[in-house]
Amino acid sequence: MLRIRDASVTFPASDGQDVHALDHVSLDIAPASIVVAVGASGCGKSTLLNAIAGFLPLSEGTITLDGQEIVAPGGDRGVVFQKDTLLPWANVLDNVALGLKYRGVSRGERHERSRRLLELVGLADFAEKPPYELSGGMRQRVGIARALATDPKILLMDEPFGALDSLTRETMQQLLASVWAKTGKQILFITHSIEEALTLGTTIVVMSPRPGRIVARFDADFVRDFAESGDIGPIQSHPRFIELRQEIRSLIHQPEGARRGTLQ
Ligand SMILES: Nc1ncnc2c1ncn2[C@@H]1O[C@H](COP(=O)(O)OP(=O)(O)OP(=O)(O)O)[C@@H](O)[C@H]1O
Repeated sequence: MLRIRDASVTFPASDGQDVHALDHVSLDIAPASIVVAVGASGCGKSTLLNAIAGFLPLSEGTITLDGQEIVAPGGDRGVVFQKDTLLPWANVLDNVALGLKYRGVSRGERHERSRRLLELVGLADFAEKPPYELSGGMRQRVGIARALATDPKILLMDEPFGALDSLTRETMQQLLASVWAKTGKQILFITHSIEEALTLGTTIVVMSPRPGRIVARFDADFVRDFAESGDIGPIQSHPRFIELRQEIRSLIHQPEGARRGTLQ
């Protein structure tokens, strides 16, 4: 279980007006859940993810993973960013195996594990290819396999499909739903897209900026059907999906004053 308690992050600004990127955020991410944070630009989504990853210290509050306080990056958290961070000179297999190499896992074992993960993300035939021969969607698949290689407790995904065209994005959403169903990983997923949030989240948290806060939470279950059927059409036309989409949209577009006190 990942527990975030009263987490605040303040960045000092050159004009003396500190930026409250996160303001007393509390959130639990339970095993096998997908928590999706959605909100307008600047509401602190990446700050939250970076703090969980251990890239950024909190100004106040705590984050613990299975009782251990997070103070630095670690192999118990796998991270995927919008822009892939693959090494151009290493082939796909070695890119996936990178984290295992740093942890001293033998060559034979890291290659075996990495091949299994490439199979999971549908890239078994591309193990020996250099990254520049892959499409954007394929590169993100490699990124997901790499993030899973150390068998992390939680996967942290910062707009991983944000730069992909809409068809590839849908395929990647399908892939993630099926990886989640097969591995049962807990996932924190960040997006600007309300549709993506509802399609993938078991919990959706809506964030607002200045200061960065969670203003509403919703439980959803569409991802289970999606993982099973792979068909996004019936899910996105479900009356409950449409209703929640409208509710979240109006929360995100509400003026700041009117938003106060909407937490559910
Ligand atoms: N290193 C930093 N120094 C100063 N201010 C920062 C820093 N990082 C983020 N901020 C500010 O903190 C606020 C939250 O930023 P953050 O990147 O977490 O938002 P976000 O919701 O992820 O935005 P986006 O959706 O555009 O990626 C913004 O006002 C941003 O300008």
